[in-house]
Amino acid sequence: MADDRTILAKAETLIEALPYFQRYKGRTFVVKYGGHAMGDPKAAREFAEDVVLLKAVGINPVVVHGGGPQIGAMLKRLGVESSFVDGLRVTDKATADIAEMVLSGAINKELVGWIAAAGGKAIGISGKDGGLVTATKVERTTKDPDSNIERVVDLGFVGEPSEVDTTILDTVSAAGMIPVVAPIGAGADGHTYNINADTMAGAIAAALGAARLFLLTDVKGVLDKSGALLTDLDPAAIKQLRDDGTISGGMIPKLETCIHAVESGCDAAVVLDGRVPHAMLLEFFTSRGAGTLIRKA
Ligand SMILES: Nc1ncnc2c1ncn2[C@@H]1O[C@H](COP(=O)(O)OP(=O)(O)O)[C@@H](O)[C@H]1O
Ligand SMILES: CC(=O)N[C@@H](CCC(=O)OP(=O)(O)O)C(=O)O
Repeated sequence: MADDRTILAKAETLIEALPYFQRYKGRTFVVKYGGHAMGDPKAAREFAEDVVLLKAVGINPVVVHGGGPQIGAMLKRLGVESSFVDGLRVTDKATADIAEMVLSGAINKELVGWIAAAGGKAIGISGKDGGLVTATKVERTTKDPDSNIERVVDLGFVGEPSEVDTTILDTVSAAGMIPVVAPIGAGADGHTYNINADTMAGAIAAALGAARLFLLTDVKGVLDKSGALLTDLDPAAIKQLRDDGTISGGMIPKLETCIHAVESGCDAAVVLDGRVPHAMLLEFFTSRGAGTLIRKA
């Protein structure tokens, strides 16, 4: 009986979703799967099923993954200290090597495996492959809280995408496969750069003119100071949240990414809880929206 109800619920969801499938056929969804959201194997399986379902109905999913907590755990095991500035990991050469190993090696291939287990075909790459992303060193300044003086902070090999060549993504998608991208890029200077996964996903979503950028994380969405979900935001509202300290840590690059994406060619971005079963499908294909939707004003 419980099974019958589950099947019925799934059928009802699919019927509700049909017009959306038709409207977005042939469009691209960029899905960023965060390291925090990856913790639960059941949610990971369901995430892979959702990605395969999108592909099956004619939408082109492009997965960009994170792995911050997993890099942190490996650095700890190897006795390498790590620190963050505005949600970005300060990355010396040893840290860049370890980040590449964890992201392009372990996590990327694990995701490819989940998608295969869900019946899809995925190709795991990083920003280095096919010249997908050329990275430029990130420049950051911080204000000393006592003196109010701005000073430059050297984040080492932290990069941001300065050029995105989507040829490899178009080729993989056209061949019926799902690209899975690790947030590592090569600089024109020949160095390997560690790129925040949200930033990477946003740059790719903008370059592809994606219909949606989904950022799957471990919170319901963007929360206000009382912990309530903010369902709709635009760039001006986000600036206000940053200025008044409502958002901090990893949420800062996440929302900077959303602003960049929606101002540079992506229709809309959504921050949502990747631990909720089938969060992405529920958000997009049913009237029961979840998470925070970010659009251009
Ligand atoms: N206003 C806010 N609303 C929701 N989360 C916030 C907010 N400000 C800071 N955060 C933090 O941002 C985190 C999500 O960013 P991050 O840790 O980088 O996730 P991920 O690894 O999924 O990219 C949340 O777990 C939360 O601790
Ligand atoms: C420069 C920088 O901070 N890079 C990130 C890359 C991984 C990432 O962004 O993972 P999540 O999405 O899981 O946080 C890092 O080293 O943690």
